[in-house]
Amino acid sequence: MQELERELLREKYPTKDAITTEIINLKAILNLPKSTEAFMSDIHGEFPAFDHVLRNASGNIKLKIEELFNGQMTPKTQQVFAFLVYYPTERLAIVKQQFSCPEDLHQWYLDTFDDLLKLLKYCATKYTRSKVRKALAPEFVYITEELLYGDFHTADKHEYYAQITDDIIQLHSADNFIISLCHTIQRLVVDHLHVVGDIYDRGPAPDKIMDRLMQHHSVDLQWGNHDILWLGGAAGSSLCVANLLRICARYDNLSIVEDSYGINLRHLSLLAEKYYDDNPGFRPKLTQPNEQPSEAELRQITKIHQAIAIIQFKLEGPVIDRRPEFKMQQRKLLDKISKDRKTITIDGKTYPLINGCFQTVDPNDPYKLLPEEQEVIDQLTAAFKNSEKLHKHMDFFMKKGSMYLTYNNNLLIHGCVPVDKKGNFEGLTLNGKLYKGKALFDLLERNLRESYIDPNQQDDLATDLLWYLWTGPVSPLFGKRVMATFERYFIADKATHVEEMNSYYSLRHEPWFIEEMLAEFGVDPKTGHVINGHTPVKKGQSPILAGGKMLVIDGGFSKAYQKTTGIGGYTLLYNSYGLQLVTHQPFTTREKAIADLADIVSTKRVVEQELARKTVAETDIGTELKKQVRQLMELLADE
Ligand SMILES: O=P(O)(O)OC[C@H]1O[C@](O)(COP(=O)(O)O)[C@@H](O)[C@@H]1O
Ligand SMILES: [Mn+2]
Repeated sequence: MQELERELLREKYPTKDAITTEIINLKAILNLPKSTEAFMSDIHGEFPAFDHVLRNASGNIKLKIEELFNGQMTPKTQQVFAFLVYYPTERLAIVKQQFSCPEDLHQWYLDTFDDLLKLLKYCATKYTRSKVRKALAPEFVYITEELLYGDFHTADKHEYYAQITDDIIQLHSADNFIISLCHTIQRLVVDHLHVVGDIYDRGPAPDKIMDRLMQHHSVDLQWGNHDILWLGGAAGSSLCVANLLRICARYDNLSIVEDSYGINLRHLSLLAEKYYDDNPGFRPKLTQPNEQPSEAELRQITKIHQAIAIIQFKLEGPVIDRRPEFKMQQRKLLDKISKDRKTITIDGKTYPLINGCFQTVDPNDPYKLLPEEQEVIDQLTAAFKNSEKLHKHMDFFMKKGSMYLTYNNNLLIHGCVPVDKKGNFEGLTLNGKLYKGKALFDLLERNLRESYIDPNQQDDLATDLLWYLWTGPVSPLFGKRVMATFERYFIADKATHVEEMNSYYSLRHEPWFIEEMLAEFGVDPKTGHVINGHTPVKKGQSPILAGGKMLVIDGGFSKAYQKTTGIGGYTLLYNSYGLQLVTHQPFTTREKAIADLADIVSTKRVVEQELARKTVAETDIGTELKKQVRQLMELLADE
């Protein structure tokens, strides 16, 4: 132990008694069961579904209620009780209407306090009292602790507790007390949340997901390719801005930009109005249950969609030219269009163009933006750099996020580790140096952080690498050779739409490959797992690969992908008993879920079961605590 560390410890634990107490305390924590981690990915703006899964703790609250109240509550009563725990405010409003007589309501309150306290006690057994205290609403800490840890068996005490509960009701605090207990239960059941990328795009409310995550007690995030567009936008990349606006238009989500982040789209809309018409290839996709834009709105979005797509394709040219090391020359397509704008010739093959909208493209200088286009994209990029709310969200993303994470012997990455057919790491050569495997991730993360700190630099390598992360052939977050956006808009021949996946996606079925990958990132190859998002697990495919070493958890929170996956999403849970995969059914709306008491959890599959229950001692935090115990022992020896 360093001298400075020793000094600090001595200050914190000045006496022998203080040291001994702390050692006992830490050792006791080491023996507690490992707390529950939950993993989700690819939420894609679907806030209500995400919020529901947080509230029901991926089905875990229901399970605890069953374990505790089977035989005492009917399944129906359990379901009603569970929904009170998930949505206390809404359910209280409904339940209270059922009582016309105040005495009946009073009795309901007493019974509900009792049930909630039993449930809370059950959920709190894994934790120290101090941790439970921190999870309680400050105004109810004292009362809750009295009721939670009190001795109800002696007659004197009985009176005392009865007085407390009566007072809560008489003083009109019953509702708030119930709400506070429910939130504490939600919070304790899942101790830590990992979001393995793609919070943004396709769905309507990524901003609400970010707000919710910012209030979460314990979370980490791995960046997904879609998140990079928004981080890139805040970091001053106009290509990222153009891409994310194109996707927002494509999914009728421009209100996120305008209403949530306060970025004005008037100039873009005027430009679109001036140059573009209706176009079937650019009509937005509608995915939400109550989404019904008017015909005029649909036309306006269709025009904006074309305007920003063309700006995007034009912006790509100069970046590809100034970064030959990205090896993306073949992605320059505007210069392959015929003079009459009717066909395009790619690799010697000529295709007719469909849904063309190249009226602002000068055949002699196809990547040149019109002055109006330049003005619009400059103004938009400035607006992204300056949006206060976007920065609040992106600051949080930077603070809690990373390209990958190793946590309790698992490796979490959104996309892939790029490899060739044989499984050798593929890399990016910059300034004569090859970066591959873990070093590629570290390089990209360093540059991302650099670019984010300095949004005024817009043409530098760090900013260009942000766009590379979105679509580059060796980007670990993208994982495909090309993004065939142009072809999918303008060429009918489906063969041109194919986006060849990196060999990683076939190799990740092989245990030897996963072991090599884990070793590269410093995780024990024999016992570790890779947790992956990004590729929706299609109907009939398994999310559990390589003999359980590789878990793919993109189950389709995104409404746009639920036809492909056939389900509404996955959550992976890792508790003291092992790993379990929870399948969620598609979520409709919050109102419907509350009214129908619809839980959306369908099945739970054990992925791996621990032989002996895992304790805190076997976790990363445990390693840290053991180090503290050793240091305190040293201090004690000095006494
Ligand atoms: O579903 P859409 O809107 O057509 O988008 C498809 C595009 O999204 C991508 O799949 C990338 O997004 P994901 O990370 O969600 O897969 C591209 O490879 C593809 O071109
Ligand atoms: Mn993705």
